[in-house]
Amino acid sequence: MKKIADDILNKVISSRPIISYKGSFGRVITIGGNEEYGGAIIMATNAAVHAGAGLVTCATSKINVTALHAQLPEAMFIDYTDTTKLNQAITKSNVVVIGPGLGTTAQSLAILKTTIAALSANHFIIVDGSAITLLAKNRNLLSQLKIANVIFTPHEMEWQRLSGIPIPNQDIKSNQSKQESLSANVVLKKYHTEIYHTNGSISQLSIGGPYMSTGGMGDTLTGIIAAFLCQFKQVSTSDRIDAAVYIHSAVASSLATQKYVVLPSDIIAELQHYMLISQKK
Ligand SMILES: NC(=O)C1=CN([C@@H]2O[C@H](COP(=O)(O)OP(=O)(O)OC[C@H]3O[C@@H](n4cnc5c(N)ncnc54)[C@H](OP(=O)(O)O)[C@@H]3O)[C@@H](O)[C@H]2O)[C@@H](O)CC1
Ligand SMILES: Nc1ncnc2c1ncn2[C@@H]1O[C@H](COP(=O)(O)OP(=O)(O)O)[C@@H](O)[C@H]1O
Ligand SMILES: [Mg+2]
Repeated sequence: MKKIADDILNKVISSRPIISYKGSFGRVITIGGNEEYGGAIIMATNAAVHAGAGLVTCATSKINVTALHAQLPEAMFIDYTDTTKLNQAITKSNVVVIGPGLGTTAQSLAILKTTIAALSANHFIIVDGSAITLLAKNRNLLSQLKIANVIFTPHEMEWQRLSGIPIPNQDIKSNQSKQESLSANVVLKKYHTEIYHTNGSISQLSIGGPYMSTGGMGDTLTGIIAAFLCQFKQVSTSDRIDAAVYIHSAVASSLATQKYVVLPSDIIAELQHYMLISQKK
């Protein structure tokens, strides 16, 4: 298992080509945020915009649109129950994030099914939060998901649900064997997060800490991973994922020198500066 070192940022974050436009930096769609959990998808969307995705669309409950636009006019909105628009927006995107605040109702499941049916081999899909819980209960959908490049981002309980491995038994060998059967990358979030890549490598964080234990911290990570996947195509998928996971905790640990707890919104606000000072010279 490789410990992710600080030089991953310098390797992955490159200066932007002068001849470029917003489309050069990729299109992300974030899908989630029901009536109770609008904040989760707003944080994921905000993180994707601040981490540099060129165009970001948030597909969420209509109830969240004012809050979304009050915080983030840069994001586009679609009603996630509008199947036609959802399909079209997924088709145009490079990276799909599904799950933050999606919930686990029949409507949530219908949105997950529509999303999976719209995927192609060109897509990355980051499956988080409620979408992991839904897939654990609707395992027939797992094989359809495999058409795309999949990244699961479970916390330990979500991984227990999806993998069937109880938290105390989540050792490297069992985790990797389950990850291989899922044909997906798995970012197993915890103190010293482990990343199981489809190329067979395993990476581990050795930064981050309890100042990150606030609701929304994982939702924010999904947006950063999405932005890194759609921008930094000159490096491997595994390096892009490792760099995104690393910068999330690196920003948090840097802010923790001044703050007792670090909020997801604090990390989002610091990303632009941290990426600037970390980029390849
Ligand atoms: N502002 C918003 O809108 C926010 C919305 N959110 C959205 O809420 C949705 C549900 O996500 P969720 O993670 O909150 O709930 P769930 O999947 O039931 O897991 C919790 C259960 O697992 C257990 N547990 C054990 N180990 C654990 C571990 N390492 N990490 C975490 N939990 C662990 C834990 O144990 P306990 O705390 O009871 O000891 C509890 O029994 C999802 O869509 C998410 O995106 C949140 O992001 C918050 C901000
Ligand atoms: N004590 C801790 N040490 C290191 N990282 C932590 C700690 N507590 C939380 N985190 C990080 O915060 C994030 C929590 O993700 P998750 O539980 O999905 O949050 P949420 O669903 O509320 O957004 C993960 O990236 C996890 O690694
Ligand atoms: Mg989560």
